[in-house]
Amino acid sequence: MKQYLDLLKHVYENGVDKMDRTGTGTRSVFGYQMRFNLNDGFPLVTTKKLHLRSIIHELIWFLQGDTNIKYLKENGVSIWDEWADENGNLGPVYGSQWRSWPTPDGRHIDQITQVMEQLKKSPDSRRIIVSAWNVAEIENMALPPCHAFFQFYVAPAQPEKGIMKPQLSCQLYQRSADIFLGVPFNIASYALLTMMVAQVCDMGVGDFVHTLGDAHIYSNHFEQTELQLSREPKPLPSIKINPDVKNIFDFKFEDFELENYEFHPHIKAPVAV
Ligand SMILES: Nc1nc(=O)c2c([nH]1)NC[C@@H]1CN(c3ccc(C(=O)N[C@@H](CCC(=O)O)C(=O)O)cc3)CN21
Ligand SMILES: O=c1ccn([C@H]2C[C@H](O)[C@@H](COP(=O)(O)O)O2)c(=O)[nH]1
Repeated sequence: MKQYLDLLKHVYENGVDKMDRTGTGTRSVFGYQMRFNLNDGFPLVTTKKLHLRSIIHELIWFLQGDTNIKYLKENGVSIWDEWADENGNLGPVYGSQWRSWPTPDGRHIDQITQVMEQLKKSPDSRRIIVSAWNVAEIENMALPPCHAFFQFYVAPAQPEKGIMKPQLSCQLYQRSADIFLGVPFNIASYALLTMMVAQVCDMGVGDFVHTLGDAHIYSNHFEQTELQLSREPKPLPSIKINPDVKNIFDFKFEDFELENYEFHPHIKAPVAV
């Protein structure tokens, strides 16, 4: 995960110190891009142990259109606890916008279903997009979306080069990026989503391109950052996905198996609320 360590080092060494909404203080840069070829292995940070469990459950939860933390709690995932109300609700966050974006005339648009249809019927389209940034509903969300907008791209098969299937790439625009805690989750989550969509569309995978707006390290993550930068990255793991799943909404936790994950010990860090 050289790309991630380069980002961490770049912001730590060149970022500007700035106050933020949570009152913690950050060091940040504006505008940064990483690229992960998903054929090189699964981009899971190795310089600290990451809980892929939480990441998989969160992604399944988004895809079900769920915005209440009950499912996450039942599966031992606590990453959204701080933002939920007394009933576990987060307002119309990711799941709601992905699966049921409300239109002015009272309908609801399932952006994920539309994207799956576009990929099958018009893979050359330049409009294969999901947006969570619903301006009219932001005030009702517990937190405005950070991973706000993503687009898919299909490169045709190139049999002469031994590439027998079209290759699916995905680019995400993330407006605000907590580099130490959130970004390793976001990379793994979108890499996995790209692999799942590719499987269902009978495609191979290309790149996950991760574009960041305000890319910051919280000031109470500086010590953890130094520790992480002192560690040597290990080879990337891989993920086996149950090949029988042919519908993007049918994936279950048990359909994923992480293989050959070598990692350094976990590094604890407080989350800024
Ligand atoms: N400040 C901040 N950073 C974030 O990354 C973030 C938010 N807020 N708010 C909404 C979601 C929640 N996310 C989170 C929240 C907590 C962890 C976290 O504490 N991670 C720990 C352990 C996670 C676990 O239990 O699996 C870690 O070491 O990665 C990660 C992502 C990502 N988002
Ligand atoms: O998936 C996520 C969700 C959230 N974050 C981080 C980025 C910021 O540190 C906070 C959100 O605060 P804002 O003031 O709304 O920007 O959460 C993330 O990195 N990844």
